[in-house]
Order: sequence, then C-alpha cells, then structure tokens
Amino acid sequence: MKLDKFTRYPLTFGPSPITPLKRLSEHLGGEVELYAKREDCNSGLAFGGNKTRKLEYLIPEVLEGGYDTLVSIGGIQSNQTRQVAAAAAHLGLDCVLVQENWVNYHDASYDKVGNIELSRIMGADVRLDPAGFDIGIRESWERALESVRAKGGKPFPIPAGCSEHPYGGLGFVGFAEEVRQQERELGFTFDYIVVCSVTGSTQAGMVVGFAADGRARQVIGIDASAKPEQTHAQILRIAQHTADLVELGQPIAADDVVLDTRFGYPEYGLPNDGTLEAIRLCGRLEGVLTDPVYEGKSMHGMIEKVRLGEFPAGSKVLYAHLGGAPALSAYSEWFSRG
Ligand SMILES: Cc1ncc(COP(=O)(O)O)c(CNC2(C(=O)O)CC2)c1O
Repeated sequence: MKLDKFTRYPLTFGPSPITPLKRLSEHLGGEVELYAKREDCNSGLAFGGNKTRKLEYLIPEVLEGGYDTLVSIGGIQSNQTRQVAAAAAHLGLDCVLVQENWVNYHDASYDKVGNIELSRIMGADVRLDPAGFDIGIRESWERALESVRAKGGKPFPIPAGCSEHPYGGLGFVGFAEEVRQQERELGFTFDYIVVCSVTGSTQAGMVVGFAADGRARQVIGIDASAKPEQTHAQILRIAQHTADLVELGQPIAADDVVLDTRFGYPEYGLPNDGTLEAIRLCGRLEGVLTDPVYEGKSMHGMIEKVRLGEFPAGSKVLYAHLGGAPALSAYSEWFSRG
C-alpha cells in the first residue's frame, strides 16, 4: 500500500493516543476489552477531530495551487466546517462556510453556540441556508464557490465531511497504519474497530487501511445519517477509489463495508434514548465526552453490541472517537432535563 506517495501537511499532534475504557468495559461485564483511539484530542486546532486528519491530505493542493479561500459545507452544528475554519485561520486563508438546516431541531441558541460560534470566532464567513440534510454535492455550496470567484478570489472546494474530495479517504488509511504501529507497541491486535459514519470517508479509509491485513470487515460502521443506503453506497465508492489511489492490490466489495443501521434513529442529528444513555454512561464512567449527533450514536452502538454479546468474549474493541463534543452546548435541552 503506497500512502507515502501522497503529501501530508501536519495539522495534528502526531499519532492520536489509544486509551483503555476500563470502567466502561467493567460496567458492561468485563468480557470485552474496550479502548478508544482519540481523534477528539488529535490537534491543537479548535478541538480537532476526524476532519482535521482528513484535511492534512487536502491542504498540500491548497498551498501548491495558490488558493486563497477554503469553502465547505455542513449542518448548523457541523464539526466539519469548524475544523475547516480552524485550518483556514491557521494557514492565513479566508473561509466561507455554508451551514444548512440539516437537523429538525431549533432552540433559540442552536445557531449561536457550539461549532458555529467557534467558526465565527475564527473569522469564517458563515452563511446559513434553509436547505435540508443531504450528504451529496449541494447547490448552496456551488453558489458559495461562485461568489468567491465573482470577487476575484480563488476558492478551494471542500465537500461535506471532505468525503467527496478525491483524497477524502487517505487520512483514515493513515489511521489504520497508525493503529498497526500502536498494536506492535501494545503487544496485541484489535478484533474490531467501531466508527460512526455519515458522509463516509472515515470508514472508507479505514476499510482500505485495514484490508491490508485482512481486517476490512472488522471495521464496524455505526450509521448516524439515518439514510444508510446512501451512506453505505458512498462509503463503498470512496473505499474503492481510495484503494486504487494507494494501490491496495485487492478489490473492495460491498460486503467489506459493514454498516450497522440500528442506532441512527429517529433521524440525523437527533438523539434517541440509547444515544443519551451512552453519552451519560461514557461521561460518568470515563470522563470521555460524546455528542448526540455522531459519537453518542456510535458509542450507543458499541455498548449495545457488547450487551447483546455480538463481540465474542475476550474481544478487544477499538472505538474511534472522532470528536464532536463542541456541539454539546447546542443540545443542552436534552441534558438539563435531569
Ligand atoms: C464527530 C463526528 N463523528 C463522525 C462523523 C462521520 O464521519 P464521516 O462523515 O466521514 O462518515 C462526523 C462527520 N461530520 C460531518 C460534519 O459536517 O461535521 C460531515 C458530516 C463527525 O463530525
């Protein structure tokens, strides 16, 4: 596999740490050993996260091509757009963010706190748009790109989650390579990797990276889009493209994309009771924060799979913590009810 032929611009601290989730593992019966790889602590740029790792493979083209404005898109509480704003500020670039109405929830502060507040503080031109949730290429985003060109700027297009960018999967191929190095240091290998999926390039990169040692199907995606057919198809397409880029040397089949669809309800961006329980449990047992949109759903999925005995006794499970906590303040209603 040839990831090294691609230039990476460091935005992260280096390999993200792997921490044991001892108390949570014990609480769940002690037969499955849970660990977390902490992408939520991977960078000094505005709390980091999975997109910061992905951006490392997009930024070289930005700098080499003389682009002056990063243009991206997400929901109002998007972690993606916050991380793009941080990268732009760090690199001295302008930033335009389209924030669409992806979540059917609005209290008075939803578009004032959390991620969108941070993006504004970092100087991004934040543009609210009434269009609803969709992980594909959006007309609002294309309008934003055109508006930058109309003013004589040179916009760099970064699609939702970085996922439809040709290099969107590379960062998480690197994640798998990092895990293999850390496994050598730990003296064991993980039986499963649990990851939240929405726009798909995180899991896609992992599927390719772990396919190299026969573990593609040990990557367990937990769907948080609540549109799993679209997400599964996007993961598969990105994984197959990424496999070609890094010359994996083996095909990626549809069955290599394992996506559990039981935990994304009621809809994208809204928690269910299991999401909320998982957030509280992980918070109270480990001091590790997850969010109602993404990681709370993958944490719920992992906890439920342990409870249902879906991980064989003795399994070592690596939870990919991809970030997301900055959105919590926009969901305070759910946690002030006691
Ligand atoms: C904390 C967190 N965890 C998992 C995911 C899902 O990653 P993928 O989009 O690569 O599948 C996101 C994405 N967030 C998006 C955003 O706009 O923030 C791309 C949807 C995430 O932010």
